[in-house]
Amino acid sequence: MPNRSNLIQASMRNFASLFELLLKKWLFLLLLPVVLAFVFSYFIAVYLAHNKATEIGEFNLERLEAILKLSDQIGEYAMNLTEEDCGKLTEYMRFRPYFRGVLLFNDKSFYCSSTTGDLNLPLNTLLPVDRLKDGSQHIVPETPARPGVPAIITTFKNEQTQYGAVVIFEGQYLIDSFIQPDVFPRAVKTVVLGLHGATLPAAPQFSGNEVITVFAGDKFEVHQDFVILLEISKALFWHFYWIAFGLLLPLIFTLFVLSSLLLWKRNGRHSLADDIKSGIENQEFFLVYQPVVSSEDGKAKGVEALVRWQHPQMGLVRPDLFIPIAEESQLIVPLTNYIFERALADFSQLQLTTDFRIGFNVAPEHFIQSDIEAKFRYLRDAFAEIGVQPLIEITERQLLTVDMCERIAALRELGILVAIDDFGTGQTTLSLLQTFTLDYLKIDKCFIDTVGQDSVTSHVLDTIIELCHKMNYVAVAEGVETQEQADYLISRDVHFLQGYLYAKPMKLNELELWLKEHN
Ligand SMILES: Nc1nc2c(ncn2[C@@H]2O[C@@H]3COP(=O)(O)O[C@H]4[C@@H](O)[C@H](n5cnc6c(=O)[nH]c(N)nc65)O[C@@H]4COP(=O)(O)O[C@H]3[C@H]2O)c(=O)[nH]1
Repeated sequence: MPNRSNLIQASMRNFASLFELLLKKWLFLLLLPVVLAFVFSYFIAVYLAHNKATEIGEFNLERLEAILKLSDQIGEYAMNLTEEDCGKLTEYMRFRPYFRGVLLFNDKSFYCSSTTGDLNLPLNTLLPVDRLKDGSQHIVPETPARPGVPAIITTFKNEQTQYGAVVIFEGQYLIDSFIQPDVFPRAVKTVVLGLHGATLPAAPQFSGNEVITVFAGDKFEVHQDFVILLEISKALFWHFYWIAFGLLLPLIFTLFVLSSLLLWKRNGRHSLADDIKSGIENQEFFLVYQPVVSSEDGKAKGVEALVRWQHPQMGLVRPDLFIPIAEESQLIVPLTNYIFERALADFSQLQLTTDFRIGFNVAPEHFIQSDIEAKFRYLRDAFAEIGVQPLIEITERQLLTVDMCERIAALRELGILVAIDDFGTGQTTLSLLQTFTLDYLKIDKCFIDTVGQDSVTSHVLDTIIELCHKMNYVAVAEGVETQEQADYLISRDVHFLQGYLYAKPMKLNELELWLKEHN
């Protein structure tokens, strides 16, 4: 009969099941904002890093344009000098910081340098002669003043007299000023300036990060052919990534919670009980069957039907999680009725040996239904037609009232077999056995586990088996996992054995194969 400790245990079990199920149900809702924040942050960080690098590229192209415009003034001055004015050029170039110097040339050679004075260098020293055109700009790998150091040169030339000047701009200065080593996070790892296929530095070295290209194009008046390649630093990407993530996660999370609350409000409280109800309607529940073998010949004489729930969002849900909720929300009766029909449909497809038994776990609520006898009469006959005898398993932990015990006794009169499940784990055992007679006694796995152990509880198993024999119950051992357990139970005349040693619960098609192989 019910007592306080039973009630406390039952409610704790129900609470644990509800908590685990709710966690499973809402976990994906909690995970989704995190996943979305990760994905969106990536795209935002890529966009911002590109933008920042483009901004830097354009800024430096503008600077380049501004500096190169100065070379126009220098060229103009140099074009007005005669061959005798070389000394004046040196003086003029003394305070031009970005410029390496100016070379003057005639139709034969370079004859004057602003850094070294008079000289005589062949005209193709910097470039092939035909590229020394008025207004042309080039990147050259080195100049006579600084061998091995690249520069940008602008040519001024009078095409009639063939006199001209080459203004040399210090290219390395520009590249060094691009990188901004003191700025954190360093936005750009490598910068390369390109013009007509030549680059500065001459052999650029990238470290495998993303490289973007910024063209001077139409944005610049004069120097439209310049292009800048910028290798975006990883630090910049991650800088933007974590900022975006930090802002997005709470935002998406809040939106999720708000929209979930709105939906919840609009659709009414969609509880797990509603899920079970719609699960029955949508046939999301199915059965697996675990063989129960005879200790005499090792053949399966029946199966236990165990329900499974393929939930559309939560996936496969264990029965010990949803059965307590179904019991609490008055859904266990429709669920069990569905299980009976499902088993009937399943087994009508099989060819079985006579007297095959199917055990169903039946909750006490079933036994207060007014039409219970009619229902079981129908089940008895329907199963008899396919050569199966139904057996109801009532767990000893559940609380049975006197009324229920009377109903169960009436069912036995109809020929329905009755088993006490998980025997030994509840506290009503002996009084229950006195109250009504039954057919089977299923010894709980926790006692089977004591076989081979020298513990106090190992003697309890022997006592339960003895009790079965004395009261003429058929004894069934649950959860047999080892041969040692099986040998022990067989030696003590336990009639039936069930457990992973023989077979795990399986779907109908697997059971059919198993039976063909083992029976
Ligand atoms: N570790 C181990 N476990 C073994 C072994 N052999 C069998 N089992 C498991 O032990 C449980 C036996 O069922 P139960 O005692 O009726 O205990 C059942 C029963 O109380 C309830 N349940 C399952 N199906 C139904 C159903 O259709 N209706 C109702 N009312 N309850 C059900 O859920 C409980 C758990 O069911 P399952 O998860 O299917 O777990 C099953 C089965 O898979 C073994 O050798 N080792």
